[in-house]
Amino acid sequence: MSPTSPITLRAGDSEIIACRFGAHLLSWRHRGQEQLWLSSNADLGGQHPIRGGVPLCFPWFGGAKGGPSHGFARTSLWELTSNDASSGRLQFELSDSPQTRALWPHRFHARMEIQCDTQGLQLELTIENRDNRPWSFTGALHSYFACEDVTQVLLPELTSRPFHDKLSGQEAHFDAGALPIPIDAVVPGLDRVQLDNRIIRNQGNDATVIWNPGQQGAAAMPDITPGHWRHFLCIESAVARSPVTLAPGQRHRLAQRVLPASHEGGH
Ligand SMILES: O=P(O)(O)OC[C@H]1O[C@@H](O)[C@H](O)[C@@H](O)[C@@H]1O
Repeated sequence: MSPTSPITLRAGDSEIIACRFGAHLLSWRHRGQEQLWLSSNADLGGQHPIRGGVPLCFPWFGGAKGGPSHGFARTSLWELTSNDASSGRLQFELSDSPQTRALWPHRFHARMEIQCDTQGLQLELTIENRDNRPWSFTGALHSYFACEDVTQVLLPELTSRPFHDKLSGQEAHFDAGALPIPIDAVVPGLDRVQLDNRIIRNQGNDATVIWNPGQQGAAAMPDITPGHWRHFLCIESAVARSPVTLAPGQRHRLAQRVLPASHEGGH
């Protein structure tokens, strides 16, 4: 079995496909319709990050001097510890190893739970400090959501909201109307966003990161097929503003729930 061999689970009207490399969710079909975007040019060789689906960023979000972008969780081989069709749940676990300690000198345990049911999708990344002194981390559930044309996407919750614009390095505010593309926005808080007919709820995050590289940015990324940048928007449940510090034995849970709008019940 290769690190990226697909693990498929069906529950109710959902189907998920994941792999042990990165505990990466590659596909989520709800009522027959794909909800995530996976690049047709994604590198599935089990060595490099996979473009699309839901990469996990840990123990840091973004770049780090001398370390891989977005940490090592997305390029580590996780253990599959539960695959339960009756509950629609996959669980993967990862602990520190000589390789991880060479990049980040701390003992940890991470558990990724991916659950689909008739209502939608639940993603939960639980990080535990297994060291004898405190340490800090940042991270994200870096979900790539499929959309028809990102230049036409409207996210009403963003109107007038402040954000940190990573592209300009400035603080800014969103206008009403279509998103500015390219976009690399760290939006404080924001625990609910509606994208088309999906409600995305984030928990345990200090920001929601919204990212699409646009035409020029995507042209520099060999794992994005020309023109395909239009078909996704990353909406990430992230610890991206201030690190979370965990005392020995302490845990933090970073989550994202995605529900078709009809399931949310009145919101
Ligand atoms: O190409 P990567 O390492 O997967 O990162 C993609 C993007 O991920 C986003 O979360 C970051 O905010 C961007 O700055 C980054 O470019």
